[in-house]
Amino acid sequence: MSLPKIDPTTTKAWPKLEAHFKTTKEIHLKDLFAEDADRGRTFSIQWKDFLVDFSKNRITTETFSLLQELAQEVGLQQAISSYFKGEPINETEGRAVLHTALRAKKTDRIMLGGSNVVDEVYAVKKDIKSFTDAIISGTKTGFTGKAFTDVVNIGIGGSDLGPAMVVESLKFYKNHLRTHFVSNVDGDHVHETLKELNPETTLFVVVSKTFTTQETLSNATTIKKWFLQHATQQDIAKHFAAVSTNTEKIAEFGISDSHVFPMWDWVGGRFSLWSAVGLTIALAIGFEKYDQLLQGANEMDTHFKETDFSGNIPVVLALISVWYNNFYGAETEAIIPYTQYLGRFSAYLQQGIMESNGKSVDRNGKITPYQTGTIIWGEPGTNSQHAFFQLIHQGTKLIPSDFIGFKNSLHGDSDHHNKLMANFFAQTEALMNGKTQQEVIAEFKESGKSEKEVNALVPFKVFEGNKPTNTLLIDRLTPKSLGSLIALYEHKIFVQGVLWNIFSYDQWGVELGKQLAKKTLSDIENSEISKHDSSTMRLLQYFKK
Ligand SMILES: O=P(O)(O)OC[C@H]1O[C@](O)(CO)[C@@H](O)[C@@H]1O
Repeated sequence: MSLPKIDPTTTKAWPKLEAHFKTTKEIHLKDLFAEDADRGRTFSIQWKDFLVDFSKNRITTETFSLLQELAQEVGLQQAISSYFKGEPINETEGRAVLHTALRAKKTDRIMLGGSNVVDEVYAVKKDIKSFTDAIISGTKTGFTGKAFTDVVNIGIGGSDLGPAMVVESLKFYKNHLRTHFVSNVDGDHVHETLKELNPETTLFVVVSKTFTTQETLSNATTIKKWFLQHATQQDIAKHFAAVSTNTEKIAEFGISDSHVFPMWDWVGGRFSLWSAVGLTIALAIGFEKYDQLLQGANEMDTHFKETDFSGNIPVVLALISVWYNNFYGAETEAIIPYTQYLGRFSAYLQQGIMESNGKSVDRNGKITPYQTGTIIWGEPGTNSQHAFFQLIHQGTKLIPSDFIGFKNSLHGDSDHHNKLMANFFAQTEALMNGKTQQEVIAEFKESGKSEKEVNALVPFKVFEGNKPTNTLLIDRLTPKSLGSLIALYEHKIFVQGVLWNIFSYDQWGVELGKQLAKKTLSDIENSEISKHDSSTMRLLQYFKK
């Protein structure tokens, strides 16, 4: 069965939401809190070591129930079941979307084409374990018999962002292996990285689902050439590993069979860190902790699959996001983690969210008459407070934001952690409450300013407030809680795709640029330049001169 194909604007809930929006759009969050003394509890979900508070949103109980009605009407329940069963919901590519199978329990059965994919997943996991154990312990060595000290992940997009984000996020749990990520086709990236490496003790992991991606193959080839300046062709077998669905191309590159880790076409690139694409993660933190990451994701999968919409974290966050995107006209969402470890989290989510839901054609092949994918951005707090928060507080744009914080730090320095978390709580409160004219005047009067001075400054010091936020307060940053957090956003992406009636698992938009780059490369490398518009032509001629 495929996904339902229901235009959300044709549901009964949609016009009700539109009417409801007209009557409630001026409501201030402060008033909503004044009306319900227990609002913080009413609109929050406690699940395992997560407390998700969504009370600081411009929603009433009626908004919340209408949004859930919308989810029912577009067939979300059926869609969730199709997703987990491995039905070919990636219709434009004729594939299942089964990253959830990668973190399934060993005893689970998920049948695809007559075989249980969980068995295949566990067979590869076994290979990942023995390979990573041998590299970490030093039993597997480089061509001069020395233990490995460095690992370089060569990949781009989903073959880079997921592993890079997780390795950075779990830096606290890292072992002695130094990890590097080479992704950009810009030679600066690979050549700068090579400067730091010793060929005798470096392992290269080439990650590419298709094994045809220009960036990855160029970087892998440059690295191979560099390696061969120090070693022989035979030594490649010891120093290179590959992760791909394209075993033929891997063989052409010269990587030994015992260092090849397969993945499957039912795993999308941006959802692939749970597969062998996460090899560098397993190398960096060890297989056991890598497996805990998968367990955390599996727990979130169960929560998502089995919980009613009203208490279902990914569903609730997706519905709230649709409320702002489609009714308030908010275009962007900020993700603000209050830990430096999650410094790459929003960059990772940019691919997950924007490559998945950046679509303007619905599942019936028609242009969507409504907005879809949100623009995602963000940086860790408190740095972001001193960078772009001004615009969130007092700018003209509505920017719903997710604040992600941890009850316990990993460093144990309570002075730092208390200060950090004080900012974390204070910001969402300030964004919600703002500061009224009366409050500003009272403050000025207390500081002894003259009436003239006060009148001149008051407008600039007033904060409207009413800025929506979600707060995700998690016990501690561990491999497991990170796994749950990532899976939460993966499912939010899925729910939004269902609500918007779009296909979230293809990425045709990226292909055009890739094709044109090939043609343009031949224009650069050959004497003749093919046909272009006058701007591109002039730029190419100028570049070649
Ligand atoms: O793993 P591959 O096949 O090299 O692809 C890399 C990335 O390129 C894309 O196809 C497009 O950016 C992503 O979806 C994917 O993660």
